[in-house]
Amino acid sequence: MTDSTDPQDTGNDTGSDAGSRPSWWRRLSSGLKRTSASIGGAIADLVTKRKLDHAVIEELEEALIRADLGIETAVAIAGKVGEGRYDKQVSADEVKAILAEEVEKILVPVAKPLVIDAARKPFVVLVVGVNGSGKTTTIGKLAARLTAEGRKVVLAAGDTFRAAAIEQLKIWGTRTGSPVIAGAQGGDAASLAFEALEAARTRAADVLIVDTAGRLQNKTALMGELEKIVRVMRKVDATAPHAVLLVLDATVGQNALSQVEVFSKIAGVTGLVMTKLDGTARGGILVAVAAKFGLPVHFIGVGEGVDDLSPFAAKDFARAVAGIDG
Ligand SMILES: Nc1nc2c(ncn2[C@@H]2O[C@H](COP(=O)(O)OP(=O)(O)OP(=O)(O)O)[C@@H](O)[C@H]2O)c(=O)[nH]1
Repeated sequence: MTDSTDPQDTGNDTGSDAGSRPSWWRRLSSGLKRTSASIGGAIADLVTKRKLDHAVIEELEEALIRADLGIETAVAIAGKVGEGRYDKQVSADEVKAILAEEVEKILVPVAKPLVIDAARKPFVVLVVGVNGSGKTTTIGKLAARLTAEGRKVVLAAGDTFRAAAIEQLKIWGTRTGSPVIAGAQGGDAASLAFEALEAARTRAADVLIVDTAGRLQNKTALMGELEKIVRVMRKVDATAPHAVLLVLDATVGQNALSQVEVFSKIAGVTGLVMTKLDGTARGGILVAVAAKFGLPVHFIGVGEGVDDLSPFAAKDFARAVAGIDG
């Protein structure tokens, strides 16, 4: 775990296209190594041995589907590779370049920074997602980034269901110098959120980040809890929350699609963060999510360290997925 944010990486560009910086690129490409190795390996195997034919295109499709890019996207990209190249020998680099280009086209419209509106004080960010998706860690990393940008951040331990979640948030609070408003385990998350918003106002905080529980097993209860949190916060600020971030764990693959569907319905998600892209060969799921929902992707998590929350940059991500260097 690193204790300081990379100065290279913490300008006033929260979520902006900050991708060309070398340190950022290194973290991204090494984080996505498992995904790119799986896709790149398949591409090399396919095209170095034979000329392009139907069978090669089909196998390429399968490799892309295995990396969770989604069937439609996989078929479209493999089709693009085939265009005008049948019966020709193509290089792995050529295929990777086409892959990167096509993936970038899908990602460009969703690569949007998280804009903190300074007119909202505090700007309230509600963070939702299933347990274990990386919510608390993401909140910590985000607090570090915002604090490094000179913003005053307050954290609310709204996941009152698990004592460990409250403790974990407190640790991030200490690490980032952000006050944490927390209650007892099992307490009412909505009243905690209310208190936190009042406290954040009193402290003249710029941003309040609210953690929530994510027990999808009981959708009705979860919906009730999230709705109550929003209703109660609106008593303090009728415009809150100003952003609702859904944290998705890339390692769950296709399951991420149903999580986006459910949370969009119950929580009015305004943007996504995809975590654990470093721990999976299925990083293509981000492309499938982008193609299906078109929701803004603000950040990606490529490790557990404080620096491992990267603003989402379409071109860099596409090149990293395709395994293109630099
Ligand atoms: N490798 C890797 N691990 C991550 C990333 N983000 C979070 N994690 C790890 O994933 C685990 C779960 O993260 P949490 O932040 O506790 O997830 P949560 O959604 O808050 O889970 P609950 O506290 O159970 O609600 C932790 O061990 C984190 O360190 C990431 O981008 N990469």
